[in-house]
Amino acid sequence: MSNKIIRAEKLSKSYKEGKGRLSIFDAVDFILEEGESVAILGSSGSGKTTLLNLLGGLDKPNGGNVWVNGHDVHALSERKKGRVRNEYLGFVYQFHHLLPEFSALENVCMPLLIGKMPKDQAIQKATALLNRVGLAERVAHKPSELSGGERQRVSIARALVNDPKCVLMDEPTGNLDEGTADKVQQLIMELKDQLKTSFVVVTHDLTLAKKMDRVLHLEEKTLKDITGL
Ligand SMILES: Nc1ncnc2c1ncn2[C@@H]1O[C@H](COP(=O)(O)OP(=O)(O)OP(=O)(O)O)[C@@H](O)[C@H]1O
Repeated sequence: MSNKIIRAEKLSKSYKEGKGRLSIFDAVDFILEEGESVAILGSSGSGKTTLLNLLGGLDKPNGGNVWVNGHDVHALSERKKGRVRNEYLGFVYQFHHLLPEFSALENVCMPLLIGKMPKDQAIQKATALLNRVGLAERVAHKPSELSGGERQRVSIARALVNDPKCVLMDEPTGNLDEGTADKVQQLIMELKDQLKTSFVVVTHDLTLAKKMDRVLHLEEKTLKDITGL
């Protein structure tokens, strides 16, 4: 039987604008199966980041529901929602969001320590993952001592360290030069092929999008499947 990692039904989101409301999207449905990868494309301002934040439980919809591995996330208390996020999801952002005062290793260890893993085990696991993303020589570097591509590799390692069911990526290559973006893209594809993790990738990068199992386009307030176009 198929296992739906994320299921969203009739999602709508609007923001207050003057006396009225600005509707971003309306009645959006979305399903992500275990192991599946999906790209979300759309013009600037179409609502891609907003949608990703709703799917990841980081922002609340005005209508509709999101289930993450069967948990109705927006019905949960903030504490339980945090637990569901930490257990099932990993996040990668355009601007890495690494903690500046901590080393690469400490940044990757953080989700494990929050999940109460003993420190020596956390270090072992985070080190193995940093090796896997090609950063064995950089574990002690702080984010400011890493290149843009290296910082994004650390973010990817941090997102994967809890063995999430799904990684949500918002423009993972958006802030990188072409050559570095290609290398990070290659890493994402390797991980996609090797792991059972699902991926949702918001991107403007058509090459990256086309490598995903499905390509969705956010337009006119709805999601259209444009896989293969
Ligand atoms: N907190 C907010 N309050 C009001 N409007 C907002 C807020 N956050 C986003 N918006 C508006 O919602 C729309 C969608 O924003 P969003 O960041 O989701 O777009 P996007 O498709 O990810 O854009 P880009 O590709 O440029 O990153 C934009 O018009 C934006 O101005």
